[in-house]
Amino acid sequence: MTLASPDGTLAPGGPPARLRLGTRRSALALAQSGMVADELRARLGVEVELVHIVTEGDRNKAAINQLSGTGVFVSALRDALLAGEIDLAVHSLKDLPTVTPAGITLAAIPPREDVRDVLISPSGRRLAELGPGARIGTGAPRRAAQLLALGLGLEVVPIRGNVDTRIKKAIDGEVDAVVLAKAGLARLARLDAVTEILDPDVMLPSPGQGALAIECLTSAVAPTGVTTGCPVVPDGDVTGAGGSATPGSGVGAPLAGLLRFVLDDAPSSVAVRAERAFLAAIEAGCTAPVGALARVVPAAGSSWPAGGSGQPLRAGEVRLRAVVASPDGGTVLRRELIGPTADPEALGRRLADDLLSAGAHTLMGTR
Ligand SMILES: NCc1[nH]cc(CCC(=O)O)c1CC(=O)O
Repeated sequence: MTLASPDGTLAPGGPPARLRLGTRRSALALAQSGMVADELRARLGVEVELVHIVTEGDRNKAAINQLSGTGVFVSALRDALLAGEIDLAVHSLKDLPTVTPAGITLAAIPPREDVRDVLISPSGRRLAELGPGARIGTGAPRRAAQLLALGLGLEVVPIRGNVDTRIKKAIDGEVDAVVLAKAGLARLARLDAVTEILDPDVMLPSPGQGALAIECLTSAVAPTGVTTGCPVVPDGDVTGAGGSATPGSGVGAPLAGLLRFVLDDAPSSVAVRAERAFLAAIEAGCTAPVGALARVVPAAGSSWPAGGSGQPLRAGEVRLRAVVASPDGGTVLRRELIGPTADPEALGRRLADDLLSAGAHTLMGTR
């Protein structure tokens, strides 16, 4: 591998610094990966090659819920990382299991998209206007339970498929409306289809919704030349990669630290860490549908660093809301907590404990 010169151009004669980015090949995955690839090219002056990986979730459209639980969209990408076929993987964070396999690290969480769910109803009727017996398409137990809990007499119809397929089922009249994540529609430039944005007090999103996850091998080293022009990567980072890179030293920097430096957004990362810690702890105690949403509120007088600055957060607070429901929506438990940004995981675990003692442990689901 050859060195890039400080202006980002490549030294003559050698192969260009190159990163292989693994992605699912759905329209949404390609849109997301394309954004990450563009950012890496712009910030690091490297070539980024998109490697399409077919996951079990893509192969087996039937009954995603019945497949081995979470992770059906994720395992093949992780396998490709462990096999050395790709250097980094881009996932929708909400599809990522809470346990990261040995050898892989969650290197970065880029600036998050809108976290909310939306309703798409071709008749133009909002949720409250749809009326008893209206058929709402969703395959997510979390969405089903919260829809049923509204007491509007809505009927939930399990549907599957990618974003376009699900919109088409509403347009074709197979269902009256569908509920989807606004983030996916934004990334696919399909916001025109949205009828109503659902308030998180009505429809709490999935933990990690709207966020991307960038994974790489814990031990991976960036191709020589990739760090050129970048300031020192901070030590003791959340990636566990540790180490630091000296600008232009020619010594390979830990790839995880580098990805975090250029892609990670501190407020998004803190919020998602609270939600994922909540999810991990609640999953240990019950199998009912859950939603969780954290927001970071800066302390007065402090400002958040821009996305990708790699800086730790200054003083501020995290507000974490969560819902656990019975699958039929008959029982809905909602709680929230506020805590320091310094330890979002502790906040997530505390909220899970609160909900489990409030009765979540007695709720059973199919998730
Ligand atoms: N499970 C599928 C999935 N994974 C990520 C998104 C949307 C983008 C996001 O939430 O980040 C979707 C589709 C949806 O729920 O509407």
